[in-house]
Amino acid sequence: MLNLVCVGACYLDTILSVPRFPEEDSKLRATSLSVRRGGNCPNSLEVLQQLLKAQEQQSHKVRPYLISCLPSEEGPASARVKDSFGPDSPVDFTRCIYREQHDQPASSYIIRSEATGTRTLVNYNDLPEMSVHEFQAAIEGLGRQDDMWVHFEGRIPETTLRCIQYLRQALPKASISVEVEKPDREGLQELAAEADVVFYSKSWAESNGYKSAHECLMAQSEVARRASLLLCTWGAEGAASLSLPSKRSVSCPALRPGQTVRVVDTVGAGDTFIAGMLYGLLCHQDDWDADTKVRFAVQLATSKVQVEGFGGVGTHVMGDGGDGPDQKATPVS
Ligand SMILES: Nc1ncnc2c1ncn2[C@@H]1O[C@H](COP(=O)(O)OP(=O)(O)OP(=O)(O)O)[C@@H](O)[C@H]1O
Ligand SMILES: OC[C@H]1O[C@](O)(CO)[C@@H](O)[C@@H]1O
Repeated sequence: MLNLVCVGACYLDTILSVPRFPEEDSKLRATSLSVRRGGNCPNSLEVLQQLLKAQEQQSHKVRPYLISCLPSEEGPASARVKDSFGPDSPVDFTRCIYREQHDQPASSYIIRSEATGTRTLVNYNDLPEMSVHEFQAAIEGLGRQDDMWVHFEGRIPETTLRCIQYLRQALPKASISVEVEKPDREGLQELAAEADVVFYSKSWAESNGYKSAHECLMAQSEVARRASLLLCTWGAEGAASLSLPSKRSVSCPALRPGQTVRVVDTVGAGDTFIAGMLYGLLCHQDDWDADTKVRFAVQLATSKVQVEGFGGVGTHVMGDGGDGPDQKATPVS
């Protein structure tokens, strides 16, 4: 059994679809409004649970856990988070951290432009963040007998760094992945330096001056010195990976040549990519090479942007037997 522990925030997403992104101080009528549970790790876990269910017979069993700060345990907001995963979810929420003085979840207000497919987010989160101590208590007993993979959203870098240092010392066999996502968050590279697998976002890469996913990964390989795999998504252009120390690089387009898709909802596309990669890394460790894992994750994320929310995303991609993706990944020299 392998325990996959995902550490990150939960949000309530209020998503307004608009024909085009509004001008400042203007009025614009939205074409639709939807409210759903969000958050990077919860989104990834929602997709991952579909993949795990589709592969229930697999020999390599994965038990997924969410560690997230939530409002009061008995309140409706926390119940809504759990309910959003469905009645037979394999995700274990018993390690979540409850803030009893709070009854509201963290919130994101998102403007989704139909003209460009972009999603612009404004967040509000007044739930006190997880401390290192709380993290240590939350993972108590998890990595002793079973293998463990811990994925961090990389929220408060100082705290996350100390959590990683604790894991390295207390559970040296645990694998650690980290997301380097928010452009304005200082200290993320220090996390990358300690992780085994690093996920970079396009917005972080661009804000650091990189012009492509490949350029970002090549430069970051000098920083992420412990890592065996670096990944960077690049919106409609797909994603790239860099295996280390071999420096084998692969680029996988989101679409086949000539293929067009109707982009409906890009909120959580990156989280879906991470779900696909974690699935490949955990469940197809030996029978999929790095190229196949990246292709699968890109295919999964590209199918996600064509539907509202995450319902059926994993099942759709696994529908033909789940024996891997059909897109080509190109080695980059
Ligand atoms: N316009 C698009 N057309 C096709 N596929 C897309 C498009 N946008 C995103 N994708 C798919 O989603 C993956 C991740 O996209 P992107 O880099 O935009 O994520 P992100 O901005 O980090 O998402 P989020 O932060 O909302 O989770 C891409 O690698 C690609 O497979
Ligand atoms: O930053 C948090 C926000 O990002 C998302 O997880 C999408 O990646 C949203 O669901 C959430 O509101």
